[in-house]
Formats: sequence, structure tokens, C-alpha cells
Amino acid sequence: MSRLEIRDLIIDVPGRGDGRALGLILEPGQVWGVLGPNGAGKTTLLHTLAGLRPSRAGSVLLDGRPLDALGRREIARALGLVFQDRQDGFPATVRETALIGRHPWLSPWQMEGGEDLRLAEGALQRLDVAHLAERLVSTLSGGERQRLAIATVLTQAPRIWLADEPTNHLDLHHQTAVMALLAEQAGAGNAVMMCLHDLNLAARWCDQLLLLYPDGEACWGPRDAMLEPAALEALYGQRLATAEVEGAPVFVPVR
Ligand SMILES: Nc1ncnc2c1ncn2[C@@H]1O[C@H](COP(=O)(O)OP(=O)(O)OP(=O)(O)O)[C@@H](O)[C@H]1O
Repeated sequence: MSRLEIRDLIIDVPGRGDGRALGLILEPGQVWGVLGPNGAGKTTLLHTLAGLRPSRAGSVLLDGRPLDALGRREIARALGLVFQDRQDGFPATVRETALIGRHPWLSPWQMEGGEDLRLAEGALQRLDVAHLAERLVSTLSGGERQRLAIATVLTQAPRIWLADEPTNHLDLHHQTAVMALLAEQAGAGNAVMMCLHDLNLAARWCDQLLLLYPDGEACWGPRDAMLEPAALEALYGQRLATAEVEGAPVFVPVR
């Protein structure tokens, strides 16, 4: 189990003031949702938490140790990132791509072994892309690519998941399946933080929420306290109607 501590963190959004410093701990078993309008800094935050871009101030500690004191391999063993956008670097099949998730666990020239293949195969099956294993990634649909990206992180088997809009491109069934997978990861003692544009997925699947405003202001806390319709309307600059379905609030934009 791992925990990620965000201490007095100011993310570096170009041209924006510092806003409110973030201070929270991503604990094992928690599912955090990050909400905010386009450009609020959600992706910047996840990339900062993964050590891929520097912060303006503050620190990120992985199990008590500052991220910038750790090597990439050590970080990648603990922390997996589902990117929002991906480019095809070189032609690779679906299976080869999933196996990239094993790289942090292999020495530089070590080939993947039976256990690595088994993990990749299981992840491809779990994300419903095993039947595409021999296909080139460049031939996949948007939703298939998204499921492969998540299967690759599942193959990596991190203790902390950072997922940038993990339901992007997914149909309703696969959205639910991916949210169930992330909840299952948390249930197994891993920690999850995901950026979401769908308030209703956040209301149903996240237990903690971080609201990021375009000016750098932020607030965070337990889901029920954060799902205040007035606060959400201010966050998005959008009027909302609220209902309750199966015990969870549902938010619908009003024309
Ligand atoms: N390298 C860069 N140079 C200049 N501006 C940048 C750079 N990277 C990000 N930004 C700006 O920082 C802001 C935050 O971007 P970020 O991608 O974190 O937003 P987001 O909340 O994830 O948005 P979205 O919901 O659209 O994905 C945006 O206004 C973006 O244009």
C-alpha cells in the first residue's frame, strides 16, 4: 500500500496566479475525483503528481519521500498514469503495448517472462480488448485505445492510479466497467485519483473530490460535502438541475 502526500502544492499553470496551495493525502483505499472546467489545471495537477512536470511551490511525497528524490523506475513501480492523449510512437500491437506496463519491473535488456505475459493477458481480458491482441494500435477505435491504455496501467500494477479522464471515448457499458475496475483497485488497497468531466460518475464512484477553479482556487473533501449544487454551478458557470437516483445525486445541465 502506498500514499501520496500533496503538501502546500502550487501547480504551474502558465500565466495564472498561484491560487490556493493544495494540501491533501491520497490514502490507500481512497477514490479521489478531480473536477473543474477546461483549462482549470486537472491534467497539469496529475502530471505534477506523477513527477512529469515541476510545481511552482510545495512538494509531493510518495510514502513519505519527496518525488524529486526518487528515480523514474521507483516512481513507475508505485504510480501509474492513464494519459488523456496518446501518440503512436512506433508501430506496436495491442499485446506489445500492454507489456510496456511491465517495463518498470524489468531490467534494461530483460525480456518479458511468463508472469509478465500472464498479467498483460489478464489485463487485456479485463478491459475487453484481448480479442485485439495482435492488432496494430494504430487500427483501434478511440474507445478501444482508451481501454488499452487502462489495460497497460493494470499490467503495470501500480499502488497509486492517476487517471486523466479514464472514461474518455467509452460507451456507457465500458464507462461503468472502468469505474468498477478503479473502485476495485481502491478496494484492494490501492489509491486512485482521476479527473472527470462527468459529475454523475464522480457522484457515484468517488469518495473524495477536489474542485479546481480556473483562477487557481480549489476546495476538497468528502464527496457529499463537495457536491453542493451551488458550488458546482459556480465551478462550471452552468445552471444544473439535481435529482436523486438509487441513492446518488444526478446533475443535469439546464438550458
Ligand atoms: N506548455 C504549456 N504552455 C502554455 N500553456 C499551457 C501549457 N500546458 C498547459 N497550459 C495551459 O494550462 C492550463 C491548464 O491546462 P490543463 O491541461 O491542466 O487543464 P485541464 O483542466 O486538464 O483541461 P481540460 O478539461 O481541457 O482537459 C490551460 O489553459 C492550458 O492551455
